[in-house]
Amino acid sequence: MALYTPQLASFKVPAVDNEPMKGYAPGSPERKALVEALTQMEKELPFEVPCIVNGKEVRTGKLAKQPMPATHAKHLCTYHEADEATVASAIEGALAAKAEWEAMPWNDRAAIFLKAADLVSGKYRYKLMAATMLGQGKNAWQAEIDAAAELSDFFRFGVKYVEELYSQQPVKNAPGSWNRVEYRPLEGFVLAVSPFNFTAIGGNLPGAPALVGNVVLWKPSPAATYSNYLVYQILAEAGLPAGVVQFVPGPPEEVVGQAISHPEFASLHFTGSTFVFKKLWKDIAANLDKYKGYPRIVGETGGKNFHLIHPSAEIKNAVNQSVRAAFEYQGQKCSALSRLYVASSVWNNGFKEQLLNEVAKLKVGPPTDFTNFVGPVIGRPAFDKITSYIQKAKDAGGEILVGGSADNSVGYFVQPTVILTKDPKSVTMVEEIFGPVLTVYVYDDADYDKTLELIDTSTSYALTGSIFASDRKALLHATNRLRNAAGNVYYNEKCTGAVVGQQPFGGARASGTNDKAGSISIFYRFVSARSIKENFVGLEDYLYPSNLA
Ligand SMILES: NC(=O)c1ccc[n+]([C@@H]2O[C@H](COP(=O)([O-])OP(=O)(O)OC[C@H]3O[C@@H](n4cnc5c(N)ncnc54)[C@H](O)[C@@H]3O)[C@@H](O)[C@H]2O)c1
Ligand SMILES: N[C@@H](CCC=O)C(=O)O
Repeated sequence: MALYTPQLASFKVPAVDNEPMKGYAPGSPERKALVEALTQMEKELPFEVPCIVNGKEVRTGKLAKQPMPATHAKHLCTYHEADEATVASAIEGALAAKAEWEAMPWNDRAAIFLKAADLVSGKYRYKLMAATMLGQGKNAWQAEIDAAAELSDFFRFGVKYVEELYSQQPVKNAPGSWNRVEYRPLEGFVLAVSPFNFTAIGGNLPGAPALVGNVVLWKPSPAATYSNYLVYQILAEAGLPAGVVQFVPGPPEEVVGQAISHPEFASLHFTGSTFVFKKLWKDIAANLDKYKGYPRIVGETGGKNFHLIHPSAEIKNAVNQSVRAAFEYQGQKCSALSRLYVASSVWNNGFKEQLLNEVAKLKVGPPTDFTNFVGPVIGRPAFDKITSYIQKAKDAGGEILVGGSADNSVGYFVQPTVILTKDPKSVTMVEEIFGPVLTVYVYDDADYDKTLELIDTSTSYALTGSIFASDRKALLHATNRLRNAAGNVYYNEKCTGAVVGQQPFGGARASGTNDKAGSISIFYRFVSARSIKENFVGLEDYLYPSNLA
């Protein structure tokens, strides 16, 4: 018989805080360290990335490349794509690792993730950032907020939230009894399918379910393979047992299709486009009879995020926030601003001029030149898609106020573009572009209510939005009218940049299941609670008083 694990104290996890962000100003030690990491990585690339199954490297020989979006001349890594046999053994290995992982005391699971957070923000900070800059095209600041800060925040706050979750216990006990709830991991395995645009999301999609005791098959995005591989290595160095997370890059449809056809498939943890998520949901539904239970489907998807500028808005702030929201990371954040509704009095009294001046000044180029604000878009399909949307906007009568050009001779660069439209339902006001393209619709000051209606009903998405107003009544009115138009709403602040522990993140409608990454809510999706009632006093008689004569 197995020994019990001694539980000799009720431990408290250390207090957590957001990772302080470094500035990377010229001459700063962090800039020096990051430049060194970039130089080293550029010297050593291309890397070879295997699949990792049961803690062991698997080289299938089926090779694919992760390009570098700023330069066609090089690629960051060559990776081994998981084939059918590799995926099958990854699932089998994960299921074999499950019993021991779920039996590991919570404090030890927590310690692994706290250590991983420290490795991310310490020992591997600059390496992870360099991989994110070279592979995903982020500039230093964008890499800092993603690969250093958000990823370590996900791990640290995750531990705090799971401690809180586990402490949620029934509030009543009848005399002579004790009620408890235990938060079991799901039966089977979780499939994590992550996007290219955040290294942190890559880490959080397998990390969150694993923290509550699940085993996970992780299929990273082909365009983020190397940074995600480093995240896997960090988790392993922190002590994550072999098999708990299986790293299986590979052809998306095959790897994912095989995983969701498996009878032990228990959950999909997805972040990516709405189109792919809907397809996977339908595929899972079609497989329903194969599964042991009802799979938990968690997906955060696309957005068509808005800024609403009321006549009472403070112009300089609204312009600067809009520039950051639309063009940081080339507009490749699910939360990026892409439709801007401006009151005509504001537009004509300085907003237009300031916006166009600022956008025209944005410096575009490779992230290794720290003075560039805007870098490359992720790859050829993105480049083609974004430029085709600019063309569609022109064809529909949109006026290009600034930008509009693109150059893919060296890397995939699209100039920050502002389009003015007279049609609030034109294609670039409605569909997700995922690039540095902002469409502006100028409304009559008197049409504030009509504009709220437009914002709410023009698109199928509901991820983020911001209201700029100093008139409190206008702010409140918009908040109420737009209650379902965004899962994250901001006042006088840009619609991007949600921080773990501060703004739980996610949207509804076509933007996802709104399970709020970076909050306690997400962890409920990966546990299946069991209620336990223990009786301390015996029953003397089975009859109830009402049965007595
Ligand atoms: N709401 C959020 O929190 C959030 C965060 C980040 C990104 N996003 C969204 O993600 C999208 C950008 O990321 P992306 O380009 O990596 O998204 P994507 O949908 O192309 O890919 C996401 C993941 O799905 C996989 N995939 C693609 N096609 C597949 C298929 N047919 N079958 C199975 N798997 C498949 C990809 O390989 C990748 O791992 C945007 O729509 C953006 O809004 C949303
Ligand atoms: N945390 C990010 C969202 C990630 C989406 O790509 C933000 O709010 O900017």
